[in-house]
Amino acid sequence: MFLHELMPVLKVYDTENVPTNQLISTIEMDSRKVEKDSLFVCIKGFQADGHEYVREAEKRGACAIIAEKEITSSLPVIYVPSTQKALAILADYFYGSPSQELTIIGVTGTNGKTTTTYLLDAIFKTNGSQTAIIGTIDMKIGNESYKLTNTTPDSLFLHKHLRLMKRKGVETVIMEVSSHALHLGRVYGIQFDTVVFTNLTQDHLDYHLNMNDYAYAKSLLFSQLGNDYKQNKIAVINLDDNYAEAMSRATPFPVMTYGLSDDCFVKAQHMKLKANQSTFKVLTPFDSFTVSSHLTGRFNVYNILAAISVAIHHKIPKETIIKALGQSKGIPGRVESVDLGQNFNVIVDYAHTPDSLENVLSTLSDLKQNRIITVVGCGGDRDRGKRPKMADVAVQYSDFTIFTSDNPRYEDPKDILKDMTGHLSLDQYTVLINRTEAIEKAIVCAAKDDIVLIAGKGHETYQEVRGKRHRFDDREIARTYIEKRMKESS
Ligand SMILES: CC(=O)N[C@H]1[C@@H](OP(=O)(O)OP(=O)(O)OC[C@H]2O[C@@H](n3ccc(=O)[nH]c3=O)[C@H](O)[C@@H]2O)O[C@H](CO)[C@@H](O)[C@@H]1O[C@H](C)C(=O)N[C@@H](C)C(=O)N[C@H](CCC(=O)O)C(=O)O
Ligand SMILES: Nc1ncnc2c1ncn2[C@@H]1O[C@H](COP(=O)(O)OP(=O)(O)OP(=O)(O)O)[C@@H](O)[C@H]1O
Ligand SMILES: N[C@H](CCC[C@H](N)C(=O)O)C(=O)O
Ligand SMILES: [Mg+2]
Repeated sequence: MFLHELMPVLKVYDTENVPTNQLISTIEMDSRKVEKDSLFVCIKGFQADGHEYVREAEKRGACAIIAEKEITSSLPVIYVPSTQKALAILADYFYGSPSQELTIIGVTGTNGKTTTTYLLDAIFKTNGSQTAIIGTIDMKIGNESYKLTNTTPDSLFLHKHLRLMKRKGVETVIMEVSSHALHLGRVYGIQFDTVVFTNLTQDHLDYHLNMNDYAYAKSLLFSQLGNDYKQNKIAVINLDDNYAEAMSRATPFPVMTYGLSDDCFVKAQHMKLKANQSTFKVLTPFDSFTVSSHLTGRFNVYNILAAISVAIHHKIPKETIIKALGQSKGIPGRVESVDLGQNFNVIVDYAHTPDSLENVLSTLSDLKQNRIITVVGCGGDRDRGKRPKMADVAVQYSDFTIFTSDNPRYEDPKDILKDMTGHLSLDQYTVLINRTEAIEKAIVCAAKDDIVLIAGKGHETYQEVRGKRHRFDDREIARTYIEKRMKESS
């Protein structure tokens, strides 16, 4: 592709210094990846500023620079108002607008995104579609899994990989869309077919100014749905959530609502929620059918309804939906049971917000036959306001709580734990900074039929301390101590 070709795409009309015969090999936003004839886009980030790496890009063979701030360079420099936006526009064009050729479903909300995308993946696969997932756990293209740094990667990565997915025969892409991604324009230019809103409760107030600002970021998925390329676009919205109206108002496209209240288009009735099985009747104005899933709890009924609503819109037969939900196994790190045949229950779950912790703990409370022992911490360099709230929820529902570390990052874990527990009375909990010791203690203390909930890290396989990720997997540690206890008692 010629550099010159990209100018009208960027709406740059002053092209005097842009050579007409310059071919572009790649587009890069990281100077360390620049190769001969790359077009380097300078992004101002939170740690570094791409404008300061122009020299390195030149040395590595870049052919031109896109900048939003005055820079000096021997190469042609094309100035744009926002390099972030320019990157998304360029990446989309460079890779031939792959999102127009794929069915793309975007799921946003504070909690339930990963779960809903996994359910949708199961439904679309059962319907015979080749699928891909992009999200917190990984990126999956068919049966291949790739680790990602972010739940929603940057626009360059996205457009590039959407093209790769198309080449590999993928038809449907189901992706989580985080509020950070929306705010930073990572999904700008992606042509979604269906967008989903799960819910909005407190999280990420280290990044967003307040709940309104956070909600506004989420609403961008709904307002940016508008364009002419695709037919039958729709927003699927949880009507029972306080922010449902804000999301509905943001989109010019039709809205399909779901939830438990009467006004919902897709709703659930006659719920029977057991430890390993949720069964309920799905009602729409035109149909009704019963579904069963291995996912536990009322909050998962919402995730299932979200997935069913999308499937109905995409004209997937109800028999296929029923089959896919019935067959789909649990999701890694989401209410995942660690079961070695011990006489108490150990559950690993990714609840890392007050609302998700409350949802999972109230579900476990309904199911409990004896005590609940909770192990939980809060991430460092993240929303401090959620710390005391998560601690309150933990002690409210648990007979015994052990507060511990969860990715302290650059904070002192003691400070995080102080934020969590400063207001609590001492007999409600204990603190063990070392997460392995906390898990060990919970397992040693567990009596017959107790439930040990290990919350916050779910599928994560690391503990992040001062920029380093040390191997750590709640499920592995739990297994080690359950085995030890079983050996000792046999
Ligand atoms: C706060 C935030 O979102 N940061 C993201 C951002 O990093 P950054 O701004 O620090 O980047 P930077 O290091 O300052 O670099 C700026 C620019 O200089 C360039 N550079 C840098 C160094 C160099 O030698 N040469 C060079 O060209 C970089 O390539 C980049 O283009 O851009 C990076 C690349 O896209 C992201 O990986 C990174 O996510 C970090 C890891 C992160 O932790 N993000 C979290 C907050 C996040 O986004 N989370 C949401 C999920 C939330 C949820 O669902 O709960 C997510 O979608 O992952
Ligand atoms: N619909 C829901 N409402 C409230 N809590 C939920 C819901 N679904 C899942 N949870 C809880 O939130 C945790 C995270 O769920 P999930 O991974 O599906 O959410 P997510 O939105 O992808 O989270 P993240 O923002 O970290 O990517 C689960 O382990 C469970 O405890
Ligand atoms: N996507 C979330 C994950 C939090 C997981 C928890 N284990 C933590 O590290 O806080 C975030 O970055 O805030
Ligand atoms: Mg997720």
